[in-house]
Amino acid sequence: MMMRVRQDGDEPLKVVLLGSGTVGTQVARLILEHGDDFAARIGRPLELIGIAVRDLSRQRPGLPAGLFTDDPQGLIDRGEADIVIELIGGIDPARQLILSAIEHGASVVTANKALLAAHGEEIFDAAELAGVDVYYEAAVAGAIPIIRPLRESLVGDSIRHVMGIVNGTTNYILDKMTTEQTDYEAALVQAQDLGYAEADPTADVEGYDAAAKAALLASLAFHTRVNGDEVHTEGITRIVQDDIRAARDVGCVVKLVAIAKQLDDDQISVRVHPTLIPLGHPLAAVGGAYNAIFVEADAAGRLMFLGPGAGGAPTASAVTGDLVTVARNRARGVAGPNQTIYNELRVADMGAVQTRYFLRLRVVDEPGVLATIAAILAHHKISVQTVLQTPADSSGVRDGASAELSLMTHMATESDLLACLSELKANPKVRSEVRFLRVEGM
Ligand SMILES: NC(=O)c1ccc[n+]([C@@H]2O[C@H](COP(=O)([O-])OP(=O)(O)OC[C@H]3O[C@@H](n4cnc5c(N)ncnc54)[C@H](O)[C@@H]3O)[C@@H](O)[C@H]2O)c1
Ligand SMILES: N[C@@H](CCO)C(=O)O
Ligand code: NA
Repeated sequence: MMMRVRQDGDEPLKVVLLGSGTVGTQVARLILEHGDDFAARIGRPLELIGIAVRDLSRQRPGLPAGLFTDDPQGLIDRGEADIVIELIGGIDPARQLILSAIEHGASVVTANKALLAAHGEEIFDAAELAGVDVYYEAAVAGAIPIIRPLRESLVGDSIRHVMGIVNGTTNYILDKMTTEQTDYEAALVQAQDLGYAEADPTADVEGYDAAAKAALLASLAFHTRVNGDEVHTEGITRIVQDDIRAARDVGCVVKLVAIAKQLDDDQISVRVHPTLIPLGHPLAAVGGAYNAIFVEADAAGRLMFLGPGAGGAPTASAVTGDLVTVARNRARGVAGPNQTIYNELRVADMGAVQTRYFLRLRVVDEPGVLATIAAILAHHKISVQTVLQTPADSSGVRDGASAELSLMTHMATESDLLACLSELKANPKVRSEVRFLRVEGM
C-alpha cells in the first residue's frame, strides 16, 4: 500500500463527535481505523479530539476512554473543533449544539433529518454567514448517495418527480409482514434490534421520519424551502395483514412511499403514505431495510438510487463520506455548495392531488349491488378500472350475507375520493368501513 509522506504544516484537522450510539460508534471506529487513508484523501490528518456521550459509565471497547465527556456544549465551547459531527438526533439539544459549533467557525456533518426538516433554514443560513459547511448525506436514505447527486450532480437539470422508499424500519416491517406473515409488533422489535429504528420508533411507523426526508428531498429538487410539517404524512400503523393479502390478490405489494412531484409552475405535491406498488415495478422488489429513490429530470430522464437505507455501518459510510469532503474543503479554505433555495413553490393541498386508488369494502351479497357502488363512484367522477368480488370472508368461509369488493380506480383527485367515501359509508348496502390505499407505478 502506498503511504502518503507527511508534510510540514500538516496540522491535523480537529474533529468532535456528538453521540456514540448506533451510528456514532461506527463513525468513531471508521475514523480510528482508516485515519491514514482519510489523511491521504484529505491532504491533512484528522484528529478526533472528543466524543460527547450521555452515559460516561458505559463500556465502549476499542475507543480511547480519554476522549469521552458528558458535556457536549463544553466540548464545542473549547472552540478547537474544525468539524463537529452531530449524531445524537432529535431537536434539542442538537439544534443548539450545531448552531454553537457554527458560531465557533466549525463545519458540521449531521444525520439528523428531523432537525433539518424543522430548522434547516436557520442552520443553513447560519452556516452560509459563517462560511462553513453543513453536510447531511446520512440524513436521507442512509448509505445511498442522494443528497450530493441532487445538490451537485443534477443541479444543472430540472427535476420534476422524486419517488421512493426512504424509511428502512417500515420497509423492513412491511417486507416481513408480506413475505413471512410476521406480525407487525414482532417485525418492529426486529427492526429496533438491528439498529434501523429511531430512538422513538413512532417517528418511523407514523411516517414522520420519511416526511422529514421527503421535505429535504423536495427542497433540493425544487429549490424551494419545504418543512417536514408541510408534508402530508401517513404511517403504517393502520396496515393489517388483510390489506397486504388484498394487495397481493391484485398483483401488488404495500410500501411506505415518499413522493415529491411538480404539479404545475406554482405547485408541488409532497406526501408520504402506504402505497400499492405493482409487483413488476422496481420498488416492489426493494426488501428489508433497503431504500430506493427514483428521480425524474428533464434532461437526465429517470434515475434510480438503491441501497441500505438504515443501520449503523451503512449510515456511518455516508457520514464519513461527508467528513472527508468537508475536511477537504476545510484544508483548502473553502466551503462546498450550499442548498440553492430561490423558488417559492406552494405545497398543494392533498385534496388537489391525483392518483389511483385501491378500495376495499364489504357489501350485501345480492344482485345489483355492484351497479350501486359503481354509480356512487361515477357520481364523484371516479371511474373503475378493475373489480374483484370475493363472496366470502377473509378466512375463506362463504357467509352468504356479504361479499368483499376490491376496486382499482382510474386517476381521481383526493377530494373526489373523500366525498365518494362519505357517500359509500352512508349507503345501507355497504357493510364495513371502506379501506383505501393510493396506488403508484401503474
Ligand atoms: N440508525 C440509523 O439507521 C440511522 C440512519 C440514518 C440517520 N440516522 C440518524 O442518526 C442520528 C443518530 O441515530 P442513532 O441510530 O445512532 O441513535 P442512537 O439513539 O443509537 O444514538 C444516539 C446517541 O446519542 C446519545 N445522546 C443523546 N443525547 C445526548 C446528549 N445530550 N449528549 C451526548 N449524547 C447524547 C444517546 O445516549 C445515544 O447513545 C439520528 O439523527 C438519526 O435520525 C440514524
Ligand atoms: N430510522 C430510519 C433510519 C435511517 O434514516 C429508518 O428506519 O430509515
Ligand atoms: Na444518503
